[in-house]
Amino acid sequence: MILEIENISFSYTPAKSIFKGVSFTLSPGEVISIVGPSGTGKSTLLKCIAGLIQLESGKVLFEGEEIPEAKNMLIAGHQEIALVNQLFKLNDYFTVKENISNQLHHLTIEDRADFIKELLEIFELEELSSVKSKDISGGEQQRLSMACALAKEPKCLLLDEPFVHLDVHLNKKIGEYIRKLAKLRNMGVILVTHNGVEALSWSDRILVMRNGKLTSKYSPRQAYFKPKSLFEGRFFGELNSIYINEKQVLFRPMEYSLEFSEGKHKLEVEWKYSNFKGPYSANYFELNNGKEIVLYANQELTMTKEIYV
Ligand SMILES: Nc1ncnc2c1ncn2[C@@H]1O[C@H](COP(=O)(O)OP(=O)(O)OP(=O)(O)O)[C@@H](O)[C@H]1O
Repeated sequence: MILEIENISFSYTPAKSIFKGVSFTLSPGEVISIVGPSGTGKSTLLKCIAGLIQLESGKVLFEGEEIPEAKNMLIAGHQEIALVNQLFKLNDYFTVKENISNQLHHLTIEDRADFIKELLEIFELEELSSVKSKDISGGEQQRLSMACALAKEPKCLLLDEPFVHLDVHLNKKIGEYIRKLAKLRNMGVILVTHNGVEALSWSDRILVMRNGKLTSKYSPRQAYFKPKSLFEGRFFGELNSIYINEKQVLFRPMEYSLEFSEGKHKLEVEWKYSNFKGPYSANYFELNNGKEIVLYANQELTMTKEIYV
């Protein structure tokens, strides 16, 4: 295992616990996402795992060895664990390229040049390579921070909301690159995000955090199709909730049929409006009880009066 997180708890002040009894493991090459609402303690959890702040109780083991307590370290943190968050320290007066090359002392001169070129290309920073890092935008600094963290070739990479400033194209390119590097180098990655849809694309496993506790551990497919609750399921995309025989039934907007089929339940619906989403239309309907549901189709379902789920 790269990481074994055993029953860890943390609070900034004695009066308020931030998280309690958190346990999970991270394998070499694995990408885990931690998803949850704002303020639930995800960023704090990453800082604890990186050894930057002092745990209240529990242990974090890196390759079987306990990470030294932050309070006993002159410089807190672990050499092999890189954390990229809003506070990532770039060197303001060095250029973009120098910031990356400063992380590459473990490589030969030739390998350094190749790796710098690759990182500048992947993170689309080539044209800024000679610009001082203080003179680039917030989003560009975020990309540079990720490039610097990858340049270090850590065994464990912790990313706090890495895709916030990225457009769809960069999101895909960087997400794929990080996944590829994780598998290639056996690097473990933990990604914190409030956007569950990103987590579905890039993770091997997804952990849901709520009120300072890990409430669920899912595969991406389970998180999408078999969420334990409406609350958790909605992180991963639109989700319908209806009651059939007083039992709650959750279903995704494509899990329905327009024709009768054995064992399915008929719902009478009234079309309200449709939103064009590019590859599909999201059709919003009202049920007899006034509740709204959404159904995806490759057209507007304006004439639809009944569906089967
Ligand atoms: N340095 C600090 N001192 C005291 N409380 C803090 C400190 N940093 C964060 N908190 C509090 O700890 C709680 C968890 O914060 P944290 O940033 O870990 O949550 P989060 O799940 O990452 O939120 P978000 O998704 O909004 O970034 C919040 O209530 C926050 O206000």
